[in-house]
Amino acid sequence: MASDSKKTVLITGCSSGIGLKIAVQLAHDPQERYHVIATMRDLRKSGKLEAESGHSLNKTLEIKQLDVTQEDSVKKCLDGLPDRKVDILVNNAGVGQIGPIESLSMEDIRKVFETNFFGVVNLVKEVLPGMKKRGSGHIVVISSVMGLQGILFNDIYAASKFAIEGFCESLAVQLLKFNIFISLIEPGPVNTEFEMKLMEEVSRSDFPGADPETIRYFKDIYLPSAHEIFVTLGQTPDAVAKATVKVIGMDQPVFRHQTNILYTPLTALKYADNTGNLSVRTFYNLLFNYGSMFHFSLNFLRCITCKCFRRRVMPV
Ligand SMILES: NC(=O)C1=CN([C@@H]2O[C@H](COP(=O)(O)OP(=O)(O)OC[C@H]3O[C@@H](n4cnc5c(N)ncnc54)[C@H](OP(=O)(O)O)[C@@H]3O)[C@@H](O)[C@H]2O)C=CC1
Ligand SMILES: CC1=C(/C=C/C(C)=C/C=C/C(C)=C/C=O)C(C)(C)CCC1
Repeated sequence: MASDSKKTVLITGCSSGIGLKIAVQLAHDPQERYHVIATMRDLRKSGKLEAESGHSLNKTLEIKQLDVTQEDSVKKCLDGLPDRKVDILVNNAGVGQIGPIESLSMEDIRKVFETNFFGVVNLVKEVLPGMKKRGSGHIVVISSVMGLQGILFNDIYAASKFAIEGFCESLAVQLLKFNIFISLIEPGPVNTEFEMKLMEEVSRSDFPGADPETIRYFKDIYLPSAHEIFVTLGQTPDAVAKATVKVIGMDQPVFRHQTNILYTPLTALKYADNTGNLSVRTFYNLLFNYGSMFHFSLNFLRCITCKCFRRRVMPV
């Protein structure tokens, strides 16, 4: 049970990946600062979290049902908490989507927004009244580098993350008046079930409505390059969870945090040229013109941002 000295943290999407790791790390906090409500939409998938939470299960971590797209499910979960009290909300639940938009149904496109955007809005609306009354709170959103920089064939997913960034950026200013903080965590590629789920969907589709040239760009050029990005730059969910837990522990939490310094030069391009041409053309060239340079570019990125290089240019 939650004791008064502990902060109650509600996390969405804890059946796998980043959400599961955040739940476990917070529940195992050496200073025992947190009581974790780890939620998932399908409780039949709780086995992995139960196994990883070990001795903290039903002590500093409880598992509850919550589907972010279902208002009833969100309300029921919150109504089950003492005084509906949530000190820290971690919006982690999310779905990806890739492919030529001509071949995606409007129903599937809307589903991405239902989870990644309206799901967060749903939770935030429910916890805000309590946070405002208590004059404290922290809302964390697992956004993405794609909330800052679009990537071809991720049009809808990137739009859903841009939408949540705009929502949070607007709300954060008002909420400071109530001593409530918002933090956007912006990972690059992370090696979770996320990529595998996308590849499964791709393998089931024959891309109805898309022309052969677009399908070729997607299958023969985008997919292998994107996979390579996951292999070379991908982080572990544990690393992203660790960065998130650090932000949760801050007295004055930062508004934005990119977890992958190897990816940061790519998100910086649009701020270096406000016509937007630098970022659009760089991504175009990386993918379509400098195919053979692509591996070199990845290694170059690693080189300019890795610790050994930093030590050489900024000796301590
Ligand atoms: N992996 C990556 O490369 C990156 C991921 N992210 C973001 O990180 C977050 C976590 O993804 P990640 O751990 O990688 O992927 P996973 O697929 O491993 O985890 C996604 C989680 O979200 C849950 N979920 C999906 N829909 C709902 C819903 N309607 N209600 C409640 N839970 C739901 C899934 O549950 P279920 O098992 O039932 O499907 C699962 O627990 C997402 O928001 C994603 O956009 C950001 C940057 C990069
Ligand atoms: C960087 C880069 C690429 C791919 C990036 C990818 C695939 C990023 C994935 C990010 C994820 C999965 C975020 C999740 O929220 C391309 C277009 C292959 C080529 C140009 C450089």
